[in-house]
Amino acid sequence: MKIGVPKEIKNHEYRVGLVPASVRELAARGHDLYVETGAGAGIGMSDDKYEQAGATILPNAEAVFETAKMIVKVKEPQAVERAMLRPDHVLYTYLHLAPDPEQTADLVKSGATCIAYETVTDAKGRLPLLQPMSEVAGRLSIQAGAACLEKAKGGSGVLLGGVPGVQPAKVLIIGGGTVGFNAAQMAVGMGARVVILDRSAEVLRFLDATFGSQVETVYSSVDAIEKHVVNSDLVIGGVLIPGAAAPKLVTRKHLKTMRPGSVVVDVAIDQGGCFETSKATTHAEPTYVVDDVVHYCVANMPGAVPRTSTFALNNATLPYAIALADKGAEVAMLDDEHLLNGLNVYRGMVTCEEVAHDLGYDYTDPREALTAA
Ligand SMILES: NC(=O)C1=CN([C@@H]2O[C@H](COP(=O)(O)OP(=O)(O)OC[C@H]3O[C@@H](n4cnc5c(N)ncnc54)[C@H](O)[C@@H]3O)[C@@H](O)[C@H]2O)C=CC1
Ligand SMILES: CC(=O)C(=O)O
Ligand SMILES: [Mg+2]
Repeated sequence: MKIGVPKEIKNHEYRVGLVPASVRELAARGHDLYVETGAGAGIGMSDDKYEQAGATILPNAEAVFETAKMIVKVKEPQAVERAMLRPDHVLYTYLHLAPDPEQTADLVKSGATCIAYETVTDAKGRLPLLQPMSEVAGRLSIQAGAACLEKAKGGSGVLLGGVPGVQPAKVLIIGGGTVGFNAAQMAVGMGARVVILDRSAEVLRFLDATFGSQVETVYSSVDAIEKHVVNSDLVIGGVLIPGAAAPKLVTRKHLKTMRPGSVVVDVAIDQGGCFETSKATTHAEPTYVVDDVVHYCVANMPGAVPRTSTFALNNATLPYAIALADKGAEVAMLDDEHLLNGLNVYRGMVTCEEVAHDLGYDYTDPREALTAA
């Protein structure tokens, strides 16, 4: 298989689809690797390192898309990248289609096979290719939120951990999955008072057993959100309904009850966000203010720590990249229902039920789509 790795072009996105060690694994299996010059610069991996691993360096993204059949990326293809997709391309990357009608329309039009990292599943119903980036983003959310609480950044001037004799900040985490758990670890470590809301009894039980009295677990309801948002200094949004647009759990009315200078970090923004007032921001301009509340809504948070993130991402994505390359995408997916769950768009058909539902497309079962083709 000819496999291409373009340089990421989303704002301040320094991750890269494959690290040299992954290139080496794939090359050793007889695949041809094409890497855009400078693709690994953001993680300190030079073109030389990629060449030593067995890749051919190409001068630009056009050459990568032209030469390769399988494209391995990190972030959803931007408009100029989508224009280069062909029906014989296999695109393997994060897509987050439900809140993104323009991207979805372009992928449908391209005829390409589009596999989304974030909907690949595992035997326990988890999302193994989302998990490592959710770990990063969950941990970063507290760092980012703590910085936003500083006065010079528009915050209320509260230190998360407080100091002896002065109470710590209250951190409310909505969604106690991977993002929520990792945010809680950091917030507890910094000495904040932490409340976590979730709808899953199993998740609440796990958090309670893990953190004991260091966190308060609460069943998520409109009542609970209203009660806890009002006096929180920092609210983290980490809910997910896999594949679907995030539910808007915190409304503008709730927001108005918060103290001026309080902060919301909407990690779920890549699925549209769980605050009514959220809109995606970039690392270049990460925050904006609504009703005196600072909003941090960066859709590619792990891009801020690309070295950690790229290696963590490759650990999870490489086994599936190998299967796709070794067997061909169709056979690899027919052989593995969990990889098949990653198929969002195939030859113009929308094969992720939540995306089809949220954006008004006909839904085609992925197995039927593959076997009909
Ligand atoms: N902005 C960024 O850069 C990044 C964003 N993310 C996003 O963060 C979000 C969360 O991801 P994960 O933690 O991996 O998902 P997860 O599936 O591990 O956890 C989500 C949790 O939300 C809970 N939930 C669902 N509905 C709820 C409700 N109404 N109230 C309270 N809890 C509710 C679920 O029970 C689950 O425990 C996803 O949208 C993911 O794509 C992940 C990584 C980076
Ligand atoms: C999951 C995701 O959207 C990211 O890592 O950027
Ligand atoms: Mg994202």
